[in-house]
Amino acid sequence: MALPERIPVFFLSGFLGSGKSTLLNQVLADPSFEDTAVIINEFGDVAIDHLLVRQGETTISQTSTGCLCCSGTTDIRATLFDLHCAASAGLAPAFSRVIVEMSGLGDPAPLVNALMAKDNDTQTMRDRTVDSEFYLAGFVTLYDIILGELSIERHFEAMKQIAFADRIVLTKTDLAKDPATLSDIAALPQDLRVFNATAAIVDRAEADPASLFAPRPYSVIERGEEVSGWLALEAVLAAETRHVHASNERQRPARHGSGIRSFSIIHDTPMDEARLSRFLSLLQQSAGQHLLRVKGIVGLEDEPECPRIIHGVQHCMSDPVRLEAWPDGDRRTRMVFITSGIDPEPVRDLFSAVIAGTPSPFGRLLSPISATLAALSSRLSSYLTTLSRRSS
Ligand SMILES: Nc1nc2c(ncn2[C@@H]2O[C@H](COP(=O)(O)OP(=O)(O)OP(=O)(O)O)[C@@H](O)[C@H]2O)c(=O)[nH]1
Repeated sequence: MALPERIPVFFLSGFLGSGKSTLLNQVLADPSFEDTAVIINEFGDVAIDHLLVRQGETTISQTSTGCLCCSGTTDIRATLFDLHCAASAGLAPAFSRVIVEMSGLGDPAPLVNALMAKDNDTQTMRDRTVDSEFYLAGFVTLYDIILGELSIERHFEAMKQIAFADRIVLTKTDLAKDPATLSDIAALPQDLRVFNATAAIVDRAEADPASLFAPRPYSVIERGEEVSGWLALEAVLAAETRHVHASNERQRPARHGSGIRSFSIIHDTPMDEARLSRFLSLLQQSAGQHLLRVKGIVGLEDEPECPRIIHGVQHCMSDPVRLEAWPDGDRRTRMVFITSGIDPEPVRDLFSAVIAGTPSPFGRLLSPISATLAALSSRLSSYLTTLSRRSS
Protein backbone atom coordinates (compact mmCIF):
# COMPACT_ATOMS: atom_id res chain seq x y z
CA MET A 1 0.00 0.00 0.00
CA ALA A 2 1.36 3.46 -0.93
CA LEU A 3 2.30 5.58 2.08
CA PRO A 4 1.10 9.18 2.41
CA GLU A 5 3.59 11.87 1.45
CA ARG A 6 3.46 13.25 4.93
CA ILE A 7 5.69 12.99 7.98
CA PRO A 8 5.29 9.69 9.84
CA VAL A 9 4.53 9.89 13.56
CA PHE A 10 5.30 6.89 15.79
CA PHE A 11 4.08 6.35 19.33
CA LEU A 12 6.51 4.69 21.72
CA SER A 13 4.63 3.37 24.72
CA GLY A 14 5.12 0.89 27.54
CA PHE A 15 4.26 0.90 31.23
CA LEU A 16 6.34 2.86 33.76
CA GLY A 17 9.99 1.91 33.62
CA SER A 18 9.63 -0.61 30.79
CA GLY A 19 12.61 0.92 28.94
CA LYS A 20 11.20 3.56 26.56
CA SER A 21 13.96 6.17 27.10
CA THR A 22 16.61 3.44 26.94
CA LEU A 23 15.32 2.21 23.59
CA LEU A 24 14.88 5.76 22.32
CA ASN A 25 18.53 6.48 23.10
CA GLN A 26 19.58 3.40 21.15
CA VAL A 27 17.44 4.48 18.20
CA LEU A 28 18.73 8.07 18.19
CA ALA A 29 22.32 6.83 18.24
CA ASP A 30 21.70 5.32 14.79
CA PRO A 31 22.86 7.89 12.17
CA SER A 32 19.86 7.12 9.96
CA PHE A 33 17.64 8.54 12.73
CA GLU A 34 19.40 11.91 12.88
CA ASP A 35 16.47 13.74 11.30
CA THR A 36 14.03 12.62 14.00
CA ALA A 37 11.99 14.99 16.14
CA VAL A 38 11.13 13.61 19.56
CA ILE A 39 8.18 14.54 21.72
CA ILE A 40 8.47 13.48 25.33
CA ASN A 41 5.49 13.30 27.60
CA GLU A 42 5.83 12.65 31.31
CA PHE A 43 3.35 12.08 34.08
CA GLY A 44 4.70 14.37 36.72
CA ASP A 45 5.29 17.93 37.77
CA VAL A 46 9.06 17.87 37.24
CA ALA A 47 10.38 16.64 33.88
CA ILE A 48 13.40 14.34 33.95
CA ASP A 49 13.23 12.28 30.76
CA HIS A 50 14.43 15.01 28.41
CA LEU A 51 17.69 15.07 30.41
CA LEU A 52 18.14 11.36 29.86
CA VAL A 53 17.56 11.24 26.11
CA ARG A 54 20.52 12.11 23.87
CA GLN A 55 20.29 15.60 22.54
CA GLY A 56 22.70 15.98 19.56
CA GLU A 57 20.91 17.33 16.51
CA THR A 58 17.58 15.92 17.60
CA THR A 59 14.75 18.36 18.20
CA ILE A 60 13.28 17.39 21.55
CA SER A 61 9.92 18.85 22.45
CA GLN A 62 8.56 18.36 25.86
CA THR A 63 4.85 18.51 26.19
CA SER A 64 3.72 20.59 29.11
CA THR A 65 4.33 18.23 31.99
CA GLY A 66 1.18 16.42 32.81
CA CYS A 67 -0.18 13.48 30.95
CA LEU A 68 -1.03 13.94 27.26
CA CYS A 69 -3.85 11.46 27.51
CA CYS A 70 -5.45 13.57 30.24
CA SER A 71 -5.08 16.84 28.36
CA GLY A 72 -7.44 15.88 25.56
CA THR A 73 -6.43 15.59 21.93
CA THR A 74 -5.27 19.15 21.61
CA ASP A 75 -1.84 18.94 23.25
CA ILE A 76 -0.34 16.45 20.82
CA ARG A 77 -1.75 18.33 17.83
CA ALA A 78 -0.49 21.64 19.23
CA THR A 79 2.99 20.17 19.75
CA LEU A 80 3.10 18.76 16.20
CA PHE A 81 1.91 22.08 14.82
CA ASP A 82 4.62 23.96 16.77
CA LEU A 83 7.29 21.55 15.50
CA HIS A 84 6.11 22.04 11.93
CA CYS A 85 6.11 25.85 12.26
CA ALA A 86 9.55 25.93 13.91
CA ALA A 87 11.10 23.72 11.18
CA SER A 88 9.34 25.62 8.35
CA ALA A 89 10.64 28.93 9.71
CA GLY A 90 14.18 27.54 10.01
CA LEU A 91 14.09 27.91 13.80
CA ALA A 92 14.55 24.15 14.34
CA PRO A 93 16.23 21.47 12.21
CA ALA A 94 14.10 19.92 9.47
CA PHE A 95 12.89 16.44 10.39
CA SER A 96 11.47 13.51 8.49
CA ARG A 97 9.87 11.51 11.31
CA VAL A 98 8.46 12.12 14.78
CA ILE A 99 8.67 9.73 17.73
CA VAL A 100 6.36 10.47 20.65
CA GLU A 101 7.56 8.88 23.91
CA MET A 102 4.35 8.50 25.85
CA SER A 103 4.08 8.66 29.60
CA GLY A 104 4.26 5.19 31.16
CA LEU A 105 0.73 5.73 32.44
CA GLY A 106 -0.48 7.00 29.07
CA ASP A 107 -3.79 5.78 27.72
CA PRO A 108 -3.24 5.27 23.97
CA ALA A 109 -6.85 5.88 22.92
CA PRO A 110 -6.89 9.71 23.07
CA LEU A 111 -3.52 9.97 21.35
CA VAL A 112 -4.40 7.63 18.50
CA ASN A 113 -7.76 9.38 18.20
CA ALA A 114 -5.93 12.70 18.01
CA LEU A 115 -4.07 11.58 14.92
CA MET A 116 -7.08 10.21 13.11
CA ALA A 117 -8.15 12.52 10.26
CA LYS A 118 -10.84 14.91 11.40
CA ASP A 119 -13.96 16.33 9.79
CA ASN A 120 -12.73 19.26 7.70
CA ASP A 121 -15.75 21.47 8.36
CA THR A 122 -15.11 21.72 12.07
CA GLN A 123 -11.35 22.12 11.84
CA THR A 124 -9.18 25.03 12.74
CA MET A 125 -6.27 26.05 10.54
CA ARG A 126 -3.94 24.32 13.03
CA ASP A 127 -5.83 21.03 12.76
CA ARG A 128 -5.88 21.16 8.97
CA THR A 129 -2.12 21.73 8.94
CA VAL A 130 -1.51 18.79 11.27
CA ASP A 131 -3.67 16.49 9.11
CA SER A 132 -1.98 17.57 5.90
CA GLU A 133 1.58 17.32 7.30
CA PHE A 134 1.54 14.24 9.57
CA TYR A 135 0.10 10.73 9.77
CA LEU A 136 0.19 7.95 12.34
CA ALA A 137 2.74 5.45 11.04
CA GLY A 138 3.24 2.99 13.87
CA PHE A 139 2.66 2.17 17.53
CA VAL A 140 5.50 0.46 19.39
CA THR A 141 4.85 -0.86 22.91
CA LEU A 142 7.50 -2.19 25.26
CA TYR A 143 6.68 -5.09 27.54
CA ASP A 144 8.94 -5.50 30.59
CA ILE A 145 9.14 -9.27 31.00
CA ILE A 146 9.85 -8.97 34.74
CA LEU A 147 6.99 -6.66 35.75
CA GLY A 148 4.73 -6.62 32.69
CA GLU A 149 2.24 -9.23 33.85
CA LEU A 150 1.75 -7.52 37.22
CA SER A 151 1.38 -4.13 35.51
CA ILE A 152 -1.32 -5.47 33.17
CA GLU A 153 -3.14 -7.05 36.13
CA ARG A 154 -3.15 -3.83 38.14
CA HIS A 155 -3.28 -1.07 35.54
CA PHE A 156 -5.74 -0.93 32.69
CA GLU A 157 -3.46 1.47 30.75
CA ALA A 158 -0.76 -1.22 30.56
CA MET A 159 -3.18 -3.60 28.87
CA LYS A 160 -4.42 -0.94 26.45
CA GLN A 161 -0.85 -0.06 25.50
CA ILE A 162 -0.32 -3.68 24.44
CA ALA A 163 -3.66 -3.82 22.60
CA PHE A 164 -2.94 -0.71 20.48
CA ALA A 165 0.55 -1.80 19.41
CA ASP A 166 1.50 -2.93 15.94
CA ARG A 167 5.00 -3.82 17.27
CA ILE A 168 5.62 -5.21 20.76
CA VAL A 169 9.18 -5.25 22.10
CA LEU A 170 10.05 -7.55 25.02
CA THR A 171 12.48 -5.71 27.31
CA LYS A 172 14.75 -6.87 30.15
CA THR A 173 15.07 -10.32 28.62
CA ASP A 174 18.75 -10.10 29.60
CA LEU A 175 17.66 -10.25 33.27
CA ALA A 176 16.01 -13.62 32.86
CA LYS A 177 18.90 -15.95 33.38
CA ASP A 178 17.55 -19.03 35.06
CA PRO A 179 16.19 -21.84 32.88
CA ALA A 180 12.67 -21.60 34.36
CA THR A 181 12.35 -17.95 33.33
CA LEU A 182 13.73 -18.69 29.90
CA SER A 183 10.91 -21.10 29.20
CA ASP A 184 8.45 -18.45 30.46
CA ILE A 185 9.85 -16.00 27.91
CA ALA A 186 9.28 -18.50 25.15
CA ALA A 187 5.61 -18.64 26.15
CA LEU A 188 5.24 -14.85 26.41
CA PRO A 189 4.30 -14.03 22.82
CA GLN A 190 1.45 -16.53 23.10
CA ASP A 191 0.27 -15.00 26.42
CA LEU A 192 0.28 -11.52 24.91
CA ARG A 193 -1.89 -12.72 22.02
CA VAL A 194 -4.86 -12.56 24.43
CA PHE A 195 -4.56 -8.77 24.30
CA ASN A 196 -3.22 -8.35 20.78
CA ALA A 197 -3.66 -10.98 18.10
CA THR A 198 -1.63 -9.44 15.30
CA ALA A 199 1.28 -7.23 16.43
CA ALA A 200 4.78 -8.38 15.58
CA ILE A 201 6.54 -9.37 18.83
CA VAL A 202 10.33 -9.04 19.06
CA ASP A 203 12.99 -9.37 21.74
CA ARG A 204 14.70 -6.05 22.48
CA ALA A 205 18.07 -7.74 22.12
CA GLU A 206 17.23 -8.53 18.50
CA ALA A 207 15.05 -5.53 17.68
CA ASP A 208 16.19 -3.46 14.70
CA PRO A 209 15.35 0.24 15.21
CA ALA A 210 15.00 0.76 11.46
CA SER A 211 12.23 -1.80 11.24
CA LEU A 212 10.51 -0.81 14.51
CA PHE A 213 10.24 2.75 13.22
CA ALA A 214 9.78 2.01 9.53
CA PRO A 215 6.76 3.96 8.25
CA ARG A 216 3.70 1.83 7.65
CA PRO A 217 0.04 2.67 7.62
CA TYR A 218 -1.23 2.05 11.17
CA SER A 219 -4.43 0.07 10.90
CA VAL A 220 -7.03 0.30 13.64
CA ILE A 221 -9.04 -2.53 12.08
CA GLU A 222 -6.12 -4.93 12.46
CA ARG A 223 -5.94 -4.11 16.17
CA GLY A 224 -9.28 -5.77 16.87
CA GLU A 225 -12.77 -4.92 18.02
CA GLU A 226 -11.85 -3.69 21.50
CA VAL A 227 -9.45 -1.10 20.13
CA SER A 228 -12.09 0.09 17.66
CA GLY A 229 -14.55 0.32 20.56
CA TRP A 230 -12.17 2.34 22.75
CA LEU A 231 -11.51 4.70 19.85
CA ALA A 232 -15.21 5.16 19.16
CA LEU A 233 -15.71 6.01 22.84
CA GLU A 234 -12.77 8.36 22.69
CA ALA A 235 -14.17 10.19 19.69
CA VAL A 236 -17.41 10.78 21.63
CA LEU A 237 -15.52 11.95 24.74
CA ALA A 238 -13.33 14.28 22.67
CA ALA A 239 -16.32 15.80 20.88
CA GLU A 240 -18.11 16.28 24.20
CA THR A 241 -15.04 17.88 25.74
CA ARG A 242 -14.73 20.26 22.75
CA HIS A 243 -18.34 21.26 22.59
CA VAL A 244 -19.57 21.29 26.14
CA HIS A 245 -16.59 21.90 28.34
CA ALA A 246 -14.26 23.70 25.96
CA SER A 247 -13.06 26.14 28.57
CA ASN A 248 -13.26 23.97 31.64
CA GLU A 249 -10.18 21.77 32.15
CA ARG A 250 -11.60 20.21 35.28
CA GLN A 251 -14.42 18.58 33.36
CA ARG A 252 -12.10 16.35 31.38
CA PRO A 253 -12.47 12.67 32.14
CA ALA A 254 -10.05 11.38 34.81
CA ARG A 255 -7.91 8.72 33.14
CA HIS A 256 -5.91 7.21 35.95
CA GLY A 257 -7.07 5.61 39.17
CA SER A 258 -7.67 8.21 41.84
CA GLY A 259 -4.84 6.78 43.96
CA ILE A 260 -2.12 7.45 41.35
CA ARG A 261 0.05 10.36 42.45
CA SER A 262 3.14 12.02 41.11
CA PHE A 263 5.27 14.31 43.19
CA SER A 264 8.85 15.44 43.34
CA ILE A 265 11.60 16.22 45.81
CA ILE A 266 14.04 18.97 44.90
CA HIS A 267 17.15 19.37 47.05
CA ASP A 268 19.64 22.19 46.64
CA THR A 269 22.88 20.76 47.99
CA PRO A 270 24.89 17.61 47.17
CA MET A 271 24.09 14.60 49.35
CA ASP A 272 25.95 11.87 51.12
CA GLU A 273 25.79 8.77 48.89
CA ALA A 274 25.23 6.33 51.76
CA ARG A 275 22.31 8.40 53.06
CA LEU A 276 20.75 8.51 49.62
CA SER A 277 20.84 4.74 49.28
CA ARG A 278 19.46 4.41 52.82
CA PHE A 279 16.55 6.67 51.90
CA LEU A 280 15.80 4.74 48.72
CA SER A 281 16.02 1.38 50.40
CA LEU A 282 13.79 2.45 53.35
CA LEU A 283 11.30 3.86 50.87
CA GLN A 284 11.27 0.63 48.91
CA GLN A 285 10.91 -1.50 52.02
CA SER A 286 8.00 0.49 53.37
CA ALA A 287 6.19 1.44 50.17
CA GLY A 288 6.61 -1.88 48.36
CA GLN A 289 4.29 -2.26 45.40
CA HIS A 290 2.80 1.20 46.01
CA LEU A 291 5.98 2.78 44.68
CA LEU A 292 5.43 2.49 40.93
CA ARG A 293 8.41 4.53 39.78
CA VAL A 294 11.17 6.70 41.11
CA LYS A 295 13.68 8.42 38.86
CA GLY A 296 15.91 11.38 39.19
CA ILE A 297 19.18 13.14 38.85
CA VAL A 298 21.12 13.58 42.08
CA GLY A 299 24.20 15.47 43.21
CA LEU A 300 26.66 13.77 45.58
CA GLU A 301 29.07 15.34 48.09
CA ASP A 302 32.01 13.20 46.96
CA GLU A 303 31.74 14.14 43.30
CA PRO A 304 29.47 17.18 42.93
CA GLU A 305 30.40 17.69 39.25
CA CYS A 306 29.27 14.19 38.26
CA PRO A 307 25.62 13.62 39.05
CA ARG A 308 24.01 10.18 39.26
CA ILE A 309 20.87 9.01 37.52
CA ILE A 310 18.69 6.87 39.73
CA HIS A 311 15.99 4.49 38.54
CA GLY A 312 13.55 2.37 40.50
CA VAL A 313 10.69 0.47 38.93
CA GLN A 314 8.35 -1.03 41.52
CA HIS A 315 10.55 -3.28 43.70
CA CYS A 316 13.55 -3.19 41.30
CA MET A 317 16.11 -0.49 42.03
CA SER A 318 18.95 -0.17 39.49
CA ASP A 319 22.48 0.88 40.44
CA PRO A 320 22.93 4.65 40.05
CA VAL A 321 24.48 5.67 36.72
CA ARG A 322 27.32 8.21 36.85
CA LEU A 323 27.23 11.11 34.39
CA GLU A 324 30.40 12.99 33.42
CA ALA A 325 28.61 16.34 33.85
CA TRP A 326 25.24 17.89 34.61
CA PRO A 327 23.10 17.90 31.46
CA ASP A 328 21.81 21.44 32.06
CA GLY A 329 22.57 24.48 34.20
CA ASP A 330 20.39 23.23 37.05
CA ARG A 331 22.55 21.42 39.61
CA ARG A 332 19.85 20.61 42.08
CA THR A 333 18.84 17.07 42.89
CA ARG A 334 15.48 16.37 41.27
CA MET A 335 13.59 13.19 42.03
CA VAL A 336 10.17 12.23 40.73
CA PHE A 337 7.97 9.63 42.42
CA ILE A 338 4.92 8.00 40.90
CA THR A 339 2.94 6.15 43.52
CA SER A 340 -0.29 4.35 43.97
CA GLY A 341 -1.94 5.38 47.24
CA ILE A 342 0.99 7.22 48.84
CA ASP A 343 0.84 10.91 49.60
CA PRO A 344 3.97 13.07 49.31
CA GLU A 345 4.22 14.03 53.00
CA PRO A 346 5.45 10.75 54.53
CA VAL A 347 7.98 10.36 51.70
CA ARG A 348 9.24 13.92 52.15
CA ASP A 349 9.46 13.40 55.92
CA LEU A 350 11.50 10.27 55.39
CA PHE A 351 13.79 12.12 52.99
CA SER A 352 14.29 15.01 55.41
CA ALA A 353 15.09 12.69 58.26
CA VAL A 354 17.59 10.58 56.32
CA ILE A 355 19.26 13.12 54.04
CA ALA A 356 18.97 16.55 55.47
CA GLY A 357 18.67 15.57 59.09
CA THR A 358 15.80 18.07 59.40
CA PRO A 359 13.72 17.30 62.46
CA SER A 360 10.39 15.86 61.37
CA PRO A 361 7.35 15.88 63.67
CA PHE A 362 8.48 12.42 64.76
CA GLY A 363 12.14 13.34 64.91
CA ARG A 364 11.49 15.80 67.71
CA LEU A 365 10.01 13.06 69.85
CA LEU A 366 12.27 10.18 69.06
CA SER A 367 15.96 9.59 69.29
CA PRO A 368 18.38 8.30 68.30
CA ILE A 369 18.05 8.88 64.55
CA SER A 370 17.63 5.18 63.74
CA ALA A 371 14.46 5.14 65.86
CA THR A 372 13.21 8.14 63.89
CA LEU A 373 13.81 6.39 60.62
CA ALA A 374 12.14 3.22 61.80
CA ALA A 375 9.15 5.28 62.97
CA LEU A 376 8.84 7.12 59.67
CA SER A 377 9.17 3.96 57.69
CA SER A 378 6.55 2.23 59.83
CA ARG A 379 4.33 5.33 59.60
CA LEU A 380 4.43 4.98 55.83
CA SER A 381 3.59 1.27 56.06
CA SER A 382 0.69 1.77 58.48
CA TYR A 383 -0.62 4.61 56.35
CA LEU A 384 -0.71 2.22 53.40
CA THR A 385 -2.36 -0.53 55.45
CA THR A 386 -5.09 1.92 56.52
CA LEU A 387 -5.58 2.97 52.93
CA SER A 388 -5.92 -0.55 51.63
CA ARG A 389 -8.37 -1.42 54.47
CA ARG A 390 -10.42 1.64 53.55
CA SER A 391 -10.54 0.68 49.89
CA SER A 392 -11.43 -3.00 50.50
N1 LIG B 1 18.56 -4.99 32.26
C1 LIG B 1 17.81 -4.16 31.51
N2 LIG B 1 17.49 -2.97 32.02
C2 LIG B 1 16.75 -2.15 31.25
C3 LIG B 1 16.31 -2.50 29.94
N3 LIG B 1 15.59 -1.48 29.45
C4 LIG B 1 15.58 -0.53 30.41
N4 LIG B 1 16.28 -0.92 31.50
C5 LIG B 1 16.48 -0.21 32.76
O1 LIG B 1 15.18 0.05 33.32
C6 LIG B 1 15.15 1.32 33.99
C7 LIG B 1 14.03 2.19 33.38
O2 LIG B 1 14.36 2.44 32.01
P1 LIG B 1 13.79 3.68 31.21
O3 LIG B 1 14.30 3.57 29.83
O4 LIG B 1 14.02 4.94 31.96
O5 LIG B 1 12.23 3.34 31.26
P2 LIG B 1 11.02 4.26 30.76
O6 LIG B 1 10.01 3.34 30.19
O7 LIG B 1 11.52 5.33 29.86
O8 LIG B 1 10.53 4.87 32.14
P3 LIG B 1 9.31 5.95 32.36
O9 LIG B 1 9.53 7.05 31.36
O10 LIG B 1 9.47 6.40 33.77
O11 LIG B 1 8.04 5.19 32.16
C8 LIG B 1 16.54 1.91 33.80
O12 LIG B 1 17.30 1.62 34.96
C9 LIG B 1 17.09 1.18 32.58
O13 LIG B 1 18.51 1.10 32.59
C10 LIG B 1 16.67 -3.81 29.43
O14 LIG B 1 16.31 -4.25 28.32
N5 LIG B 1 17.43 -4.58 30.27
